Amino acid sequence: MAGTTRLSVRNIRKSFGTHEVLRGISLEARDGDVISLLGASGSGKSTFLRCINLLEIADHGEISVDGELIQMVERGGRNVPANRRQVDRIRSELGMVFQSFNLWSHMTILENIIEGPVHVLKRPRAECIAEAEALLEKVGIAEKRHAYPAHLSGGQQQRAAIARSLAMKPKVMLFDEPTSALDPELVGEVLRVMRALAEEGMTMLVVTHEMSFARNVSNRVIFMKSGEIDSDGSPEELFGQGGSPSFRQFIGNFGG
Ligand SMILES: Nc1ncnc2c1ncn2[C@@H]1O[C@H](COP(=O)(O)OP(=O)(O)OP(=O)(O)O)[C@@H](O)[C@H]1O
Repeated sequence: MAGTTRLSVRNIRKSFGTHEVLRGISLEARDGDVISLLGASGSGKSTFLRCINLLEIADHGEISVDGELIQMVERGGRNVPANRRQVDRIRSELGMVFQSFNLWSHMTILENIIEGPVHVLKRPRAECIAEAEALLEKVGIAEKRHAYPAHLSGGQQQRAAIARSLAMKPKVMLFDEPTSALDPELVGEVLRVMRALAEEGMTMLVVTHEMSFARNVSNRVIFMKSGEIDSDGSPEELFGQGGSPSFRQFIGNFGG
Protein backbone atom coordinates (compact mmCIF):
# COMPACT_ATOMS: atom_id res chain seq x y z
CA MET A 1 0.00 0.00 0.00
CA ALA A 2 1.57 3.29 -1.04
CA GLY A 3 1.61 6.03 1.57
CA THR A 4 3.55 7.70 4.32
CA THR A 5 5.97 5.51 6.23
CA ARG A 6 4.57 5.37 9.76
CA LEU A 7 7.16 3.07 11.24
CA SER A 8 10.64 2.23 10.08
CA VAL A 9 12.85 -0.26 11.85
CA ARG A 10 16.36 -0.94 10.61
CA ASN A 11 18.59 -3.78 11.62
CA ILE A 12 17.43 -4.18 15.22
CA ARG A 13 19.53 -6.44 17.40
CA LYS A 14 18.86 -7.39 20.98
CA SER A 15 20.57 -9.83 23.33
CA PHE A 16 19.73 -10.93 26.84
CA GLY A 17 23.11 -11.95 28.22
CA THR A 18 24.68 -14.18 25.60
CA HIS A 19 21.34 -15.05 24.00
CA GLU A 20 20.82 -12.99 20.84
CA VAL A 21 17.05 -12.78 20.61
CA LEU A 22 16.79 -10.36 17.67
CA ARG A 23 19.39 -10.79 14.95
CA GLY A 24 18.97 -7.86 12.62
CA ILE A 25 15.29 -7.20 12.00
CA SER A 26 14.15 -4.52 9.57
CA LEU A 27 10.60 -3.55 8.74
CA GLU A 28 8.75 -0.65 7.20
CA ALA A 29 5.06 -0.06 7.87
CA ARG A 30 3.22 2.39 5.64
CA ASP A 31 0.02 4.18 6.46
CA GLY A 32 -2.80 1.64 6.72
CA ASP A 33 -0.58 -1.43 6.69
CA VAL A 34 -1.82 -4.26 8.86
CA ILE A 35 1.13 -6.55 9.48
CA SER A 36 0.73 -9.87 11.26
CA LEU A 37 3.86 -11.11 12.98
CA LEU A 38 3.88 -14.86 13.32
CA GLY A 39 6.44 -17.23 14.75
CA ALA A 40 7.04 -20.04 17.19
CA SER A 41 7.26 -19.34 20.89
CA GLY A 42 10.64 -17.79 21.68
CA SER A 43 11.29 -16.52 18.14
CA GLY A 44 11.47 -12.95 19.48
CA LYS A 45 8.10 -11.46 18.46
CA SER A 46 7.28 -9.84 21.81
CA THR A 47 10.83 -8.59 22.25
CA PHE A 48 10.60 -6.99 18.82
CA LEU A 49 7.38 -5.12 19.72
CA ARG A 50 8.84 -4.12 23.09
CA CYS A 51 11.92 -2.71 21.35
CA ILE A 52 9.73 -0.68 19.00
CA ASN A 53 7.92 1.08 21.83
CA LEU A 54 11.07 1.27 23.93
CA LEU A 55 9.95 -1.00 26.76
CA GLU A 56 13.22 -2.74 25.85
CA ILE A 57 16.12 -0.89 24.32
CA ALA A 58 17.64 -2.52 21.27
CA ASP A 59 21.43 -2.96 21.35
CA HIS A 60 21.77 -1.84 17.74
CA GLY A 61 19.62 -0.46 14.97
CA GLU A 62 17.36 2.47 14.23
CA ILE A 63 13.67 3.12 14.81
CA SER A 64 11.71 5.99 13.29
CA VAL A 65 8.08 6.83 13.96
CA ASP A 66 6.35 8.97 11.35
CA GLY A 67 9.75 9.98 9.97
CA GLU A 68 11.24 10.92 13.34
CA LEU A 69 14.34 8.97 14.31
CA ILE A 70 14.55 7.95 17.97
CA GLN A 71 17.85 9.38 19.18
CA MET A 72 20.17 6.95 20.90
CA VAL A 73 23.54 7.42 22.56
CA GLU A 74 26.05 4.96 23.92
CA ARG A 75 26.54 5.12 27.67
CA GLY A 76 28.68 2.67 29.61
CA GLY A 77 28.87 0.46 26.54
CA ARG A 78 25.05 0.34 26.22
CA ASN A 79 22.65 1.92 23.80
CA VAL A 80 20.25 4.26 25.63
CA PRO A 81 17.68 6.83 24.47
CA ALA A 82 19.27 10.26 24.32
CA ASN A 83 16.16 12.24 25.12
CA ARG A 84 13.60 11.20 27.73
CA ARG A 85 11.02 13.66 26.42
CA GLN A 86 11.29 12.25 22.93
CA VAL A 87 10.78 8.74 24.34
CA ASP A 88 7.62 9.82 26.19
CA ARG A 89 6.23 11.53 23.13
CA ILE A 90 7.01 8.66 20.75
CA ARG A 91 5.52 6.16 23.21
CA SER A 92 2.28 8.13 23.23
CA GLU A 93 2.23 7.86 19.42
CA LEU A 94 2.46 4.07 19.60
CA GLY A 95 -0.59 2.37 21.09
CA MET A 96 0.28 -0.90 22.79
CA VAL A 97 -2.22 -3.64 23.58
CA PHE A 98 -0.96 -6.51 25.71
CA GLN A 99 -2.12 -10.08 26.10
CA SER A 100 -3.02 -9.35 29.73
CA PHE A 101 -5.06 -6.13 29.12
CA ASN A 102 -3.14 -4.14 31.80
CA LEU A 103 -6.07 -1.92 32.77
CA TRP A 104 -5.77 -0.06 36.07
CA SER A 105 -7.92 -2.08 38.46
CA HIS A 106 -8.73 0.81 40.82
CA MET A 107 -10.20 2.97 38.06
CA THR A 108 -13.46 2.64 36.19
CA ILE A 109 -13.33 1.90 32.47
CA LEU A 110 -14.00 5.55 31.64
CA GLU A 111 -11.27 6.71 34.05
CA ASN A 112 -8.86 4.22 32.48
CA ILE A 113 -9.53 5.70 29.07
CA ILE A 114 -9.24 9.38 29.95
CA GLU A 115 -6.14 8.96 32.16
CA GLY A 116 -3.63 9.30 29.32
CA PRO A 117 -5.32 12.11 27.38
CA VAL A 118 -5.96 14.16 30.56
CA HIS A 119 -2.73 13.57 32.47
CA VAL A 120 -0.17 12.89 29.76
CA LEU A 121 -1.53 14.96 26.87
CA LYS A 122 -3.00 17.59 29.28
CA ARG A 123 -6.19 17.87 27.28
CA PRO A 124 -9.48 19.26 28.70
CA ARG A 125 -11.28 16.62 30.77
CA ALA A 126 -14.76 17.20 29.32
CA GLU A 127 -13.47 16.80 25.78
CA CYS A 128 -11.62 13.60 26.76
CA ILE A 129 -14.76 12.17 28.38
CA ALA A 130 -16.80 12.84 25.23
CA GLU A 131 -14.16 11.12 23.08
CA ALA A 132 -13.86 8.21 25.52
CA GLU A 133 -17.61 7.65 25.38
CA ALA A 134 -17.48 7.58 21.59
CA LEU A 135 -14.62 5.06 21.73
CA LEU A 136 -16.53 2.86 24.18
CA GLU A 137 -19.48 2.96 21.82
CA LYS A 138 -17.19 1.96 18.97
CA VAL A 139 -15.77 -1.07 20.80
CA GLY A 140 -19.27 -2.01 21.98
CA ILE A 141 -19.03 -1.54 25.76
CA ALA A 142 -20.60 1.88 26.33
CA GLU A 143 -22.78 0.45 29.11
CA LYS A 144 -19.65 -0.52 31.07
CA ARG A 145 -18.23 2.99 31.33
CA HIS A 146 -18.65 3.20 35.12
CA ALA A 147 -17.72 -0.42 35.88
CA TYR A 148 -14.36 -1.53 37.23
CA PRO A 149 -12.21 -3.88 35.11
CA ALA A 150 -12.78 -6.85 37.45
CA HIS A 151 -16.49 -6.71 36.59
CA LEU A 152 -15.88 -7.13 32.86
CA SER A 153 -15.25 -10.31 30.90
CA GLY A 154 -11.79 -10.77 29.38
CA GLY A 155 -13.09 -9.81 25.95
CA GLN A 156 -14.68 -6.65 27.31
CA GLN A 157 -11.48 -5.77 29.20
CA GLN A 158 -9.44 -6.19 26.05
CA ARG A 159 -11.85 -4.01 24.10
CA ALA A 160 -11.53 -1.39 26.86
CA ALA A 161 -7.73 -1.67 26.59
CA ILE A 162 -7.97 -1.05 22.85
CA ALA A 163 -10.19 2.00 23.48
CA ARG A 164 -7.67 3.25 26.03
CA SER A 165 -4.86 3.03 23.47
CA LEU A 166 -6.96 4.73 20.79
CA ALA A 167 -7.74 7.61 23.14
CA MET A 168 -4.11 8.72 22.74
CA LYS A 169 -4.68 9.00 18.97
CA PRO A 170 -1.71 6.78 18.14
CA LYS A 171 -0.03 6.75 14.73
CA VAL A 172 0.60 3.02 14.96
CA MET A 173 -1.05 0.33 17.07
CA LEU A 174 1.06 -2.54 18.37
CA PHE A 175 -0.78 -5.66 19.52
CA ASP A 176 1.03 -8.38 21.46
CA GLU A 177 -1.07 -11.56 21.27
CA PRO A 178 -4.24 -9.64 22.15
CA THR A 179 -6.49 -12.70 22.16
CA SER A 180 -4.19 -15.31 23.69
CA ALA A 181 -5.45 -14.89 27.25
CA LEU A 182 -9.12 -15.10 26.25
CA ASP A 183 -11.54 -17.98 26.42
CA PRO A 184 -12.21 -19.15 22.85
CA GLU A 185 -15.76 -17.78 22.81
CA LEU A 186 -14.45 -14.25 23.55
CA VAL A 187 -11.77 -14.13 20.86
CA GLY A 188 -14.19 -13.15 18.07
CA GLU A 189 -15.42 -9.95 19.71
CA VAL A 190 -11.85 -8.63 20.04
CA LEU A 191 -10.89 -9.66 16.50
CA ARG A 192 -13.99 -7.88 15.18
CA VAL A 193 -12.87 -4.63 16.82
CA MET A 194 -9.37 -5.08 15.38
CA ARG A 195 -10.79 -5.80 11.96
CA ALA A 196 -12.90 -2.63 12.10
CA LEU A 197 -9.80 -0.62 13.03
CA ALA A 198 -7.89 -2.13 10.12
CA GLU A 199 -10.75 -1.26 7.76
CA GLU A 200 -10.64 2.35 9.00
CA GLY A 201 -7.00 2.51 7.91
CA MET A 202 -5.17 2.23 11.23
CA THR A 203 -1.55 1.14 10.84
CA MET A 204 -1.18 -2.02 12.90
CA LEU A 205 1.53 -4.47 13.84
CA VAL A 206 -0.04 -7.55 15.37
CA VAL A 207 1.73 -10.47 17.04
CA THR A 208 -0.83 -13.22 16.82
CA HIS A 209 -1.50 -16.91 16.56
CA GLU A 210 -4.87 -16.21 14.92
CA MET A 211 -4.32 -17.52 11.42
CA SER A 212 -7.72 -16.25 10.25
CA PHE A 213 -6.72 -12.71 11.19
CA ALA A 214 -3.32 -13.06 9.48
CA ARG A 215 -4.93 -14.47 6.33
CA ASN A 216 -8.02 -12.33 6.05
CA VAL A 217 -7.34 -9.00 7.72
CA SER A 218 -3.64 -8.26 7.34
CA ASN A 219 -2.13 -7.10 4.05
CA ARG A 220 1.29 -8.42 5.03
CA VAL A 221 2.53 -11.38 7.00
CA ILE A 222 5.97 -11.66 8.56
CA PHE A 223 7.17 -14.97 9.93
CA MET A 224 9.98 -14.79 12.46
CA LYS A 225 12.31 -17.63 13.21
CA SER A 226 15.13 -17.56 15.77
CA GLY A 227 15.26 -13.77 15.87
CA GLU A 228 15.27 -13.25 12.12
CA ILE A 229 12.65 -12.62 9.44
CA ASP A 230 12.22 -15.95 7.72
CA SER A 231 9.32 -15.14 5.35
CA ASP A 232 7.67 -11.84 4.44
CA GLY A 233 4.88 -11.26 1.97
CA SER A 234 1.19 -10.80 1.36
CA PRO A 235 -1.15 -13.38 2.95
CA GLU A 236 -2.02 -14.58 -0.56
CA GLU A 237 1.66 -15.27 -1.30
CA LEU A 238 2.56 -16.83 2.02
CA PHE A 239 -0.60 -18.86 2.60
CA GLY A 240 -0.59 -19.82 -1.08
CA GLN A 241 2.54 -21.57 -2.21
CA GLY A 242 5.02 -18.99 -0.86
CA GLY A 243 6.86 -18.93 2.45
CA SER A 244 9.75 -21.08 3.59
CA PRO A 245 9.46 -24.74 4.61
CA SER A 246 9.58 -23.55 8.25
CA PHE A 247 6.59 -21.28 7.61
CA ARG A 248 4.64 -24.08 5.96
CA GLN A 249 5.38 -26.34 8.88
CA PHE A 250 4.34 -23.59 11.31
CA ILE A 251 0.98 -22.97 9.68
CA GLY A 252 0.53 -26.71 9.31
CA ASN A 253 0.56 -26.89 13.11
CA PHE A 254 -2.33 -24.42 13.15
CA GLY A 255 -4.27 -26.29 10.51
CA GLY A 256 -3.48 -23.48 8.01
N1 LIG B 1 13.77 -9.83 29.85
C1 LIG B 1 14.30 -10.96 29.38
N2 LIG B 1 15.41 -11.49 29.92
C2 LIG B 1 15.96 -12.62 29.44
N3 LIG B 1 15.47 -13.31 28.38
C3 LIG B 1 14.37 -12.83 27.80
C4 LIG B 1 13.72 -11.64 28.26
N4 LIG B 1 12.64 -11.41 27.47
C5 LIG B 1 12.61 -12.41 26.56
N5 LIG B 1 13.64 -13.25 26.76
C6 LIG B 1 13.95 -14.44 25.94
O1 LIG B 1 13.97 -14.05 24.60
C7 LIG B 1 13.45 -15.06 23.77
C8 LIG B 1 12.36 -14.47 22.90
O2 LIG B 1 11.25 -14.12 23.74
P1 LIG B 1 9.95 -13.43 23.17
O3 LIG B 1 8.99 -13.29 24.30
O4 LIG B 1 10.32 -12.21 22.42
O5 LIG B 1 9.45 -14.52 22.13
P2 LIG B 1 8.04 -14.67 21.45
O6 LIG B 1 8.31 -15.05 20.04
O7 LIG B 1 7.21 -13.45 21.68
O8 LIG B 1 7.43 -15.92 22.22
P3 LIG B 1 5.91 -16.22 22.70
O9 LIG B 1 5.13 -16.53 21.46
O10 LIG B 1 6.08 -17.40 23.59
O11 LIG B 1 5.43 -14.99 23.43
C9 LIG B 1 12.97 -16.18 24.69
O12 LIG B 1 13.98 -17.18 24.71
C10 LIG B 1 12.85 -15.50 26.02
O13 LIG B 1 13.09 -16.40 27.07
